[in-house]
Amino acid sequence: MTASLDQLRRCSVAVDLGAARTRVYLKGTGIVVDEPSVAAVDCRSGSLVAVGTRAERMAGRTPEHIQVVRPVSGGTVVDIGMAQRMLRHLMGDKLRNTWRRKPVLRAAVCTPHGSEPLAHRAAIETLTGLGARHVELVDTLIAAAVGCGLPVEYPEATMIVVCGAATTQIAVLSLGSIVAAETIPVGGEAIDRAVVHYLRNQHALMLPSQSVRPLHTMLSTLDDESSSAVVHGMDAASGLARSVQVDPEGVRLAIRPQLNSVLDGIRAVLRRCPPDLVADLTDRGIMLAGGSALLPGLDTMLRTSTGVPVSIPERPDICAVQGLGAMVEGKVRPMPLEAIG
Ligand SMILES: Nc1ncnc2c1ncn2[C@@H]1O[C@H](COP(=O)(O)OP(=O)(O)OP(=O)(O)O)[C@@H](O)[C@H]1O
Repeated sequence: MTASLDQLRRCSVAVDLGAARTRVYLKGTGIVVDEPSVAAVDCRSGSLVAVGTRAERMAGRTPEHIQVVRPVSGGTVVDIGMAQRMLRHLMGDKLRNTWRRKPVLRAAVCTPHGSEPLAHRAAIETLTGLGARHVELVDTLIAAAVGCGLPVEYPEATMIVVCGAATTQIAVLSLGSIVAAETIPVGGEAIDRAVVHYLRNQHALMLPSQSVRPLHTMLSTLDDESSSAVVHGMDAASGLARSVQVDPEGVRLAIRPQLNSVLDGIRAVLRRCPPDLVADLTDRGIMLAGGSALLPGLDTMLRTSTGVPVSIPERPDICAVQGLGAMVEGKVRPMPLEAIG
């Protein structure tokens, strides 16, 4: 499914439409959009009220006639019209200027590994609706591996785990191709939901969704296992504001099933690889990409459970669009596999 490097070099825009965030790379400029994949719509008139960060801040705080929607779900565009309107607003003048300079606009788009042809069609239609004449699809796993600086074109194994919002995609690559891969329907959203459920069940506390990430960060700074953190939320019964002492170990146990699913996915991919490639990974280890790679403790847990080194790049969240950007800029050299006989 991944387009050739020649086709990608002719693209001037690279887009990663994620379940949580939308990122756009313009050739010769760099990343010009990195915003939540969210739009707020006035249901009475059908007009857009806000997109990106502004729309995300409105979630859970809108009057009845304003609806906050997510046109991308699990890395797949589920509402093409809304995705086009959101992208048009997020890109603003940058889209108009690119289109003016390039009458035959070519775009490259990341698609989740193993996604259905219908999902590919939706990504292509979203971009063609914005004026792209050609749309090239690139497997997210390959884009992210390139964006992390992994030497994917060499005849040795590299393992990439892209921990997104809706899914975690895992692959072993060698010679520029995917040798074995797995996509599991567990990402940052499922981990956040597990924390919200834990607080509701254990403490009868309703936690605003935006408070989950600060909670992870706060709990990760507690070095003493017996210490606890104060969390503010709404009492599930009375509806009044309330604060509770949360045991970090309880939260860690609550998200353990989700982290174990990621671990099972890694083991399943390794089982499908030839022994030579698995041996390569003993030194090279696993590269974690995607926003959820920043979840405190995930790298340590994977290192301990697999026994191989685990690395996280400086900006794991933007690896896929950076990799796609490197491809459209022509910075990725193919390994020449020429016939010698
Ligand atoms: N510092 C952090 N700590 C923990 N989780 C984080 C952090 N930063 C981002 N995340 C999580 O990362 C997820 C978003 O990651 P990313 O931007 O890679 O998603 P996406 O590409 O939109 O998703 P998908 O690949 O599933 O379509 C969210 O669930 C968010 O909660």
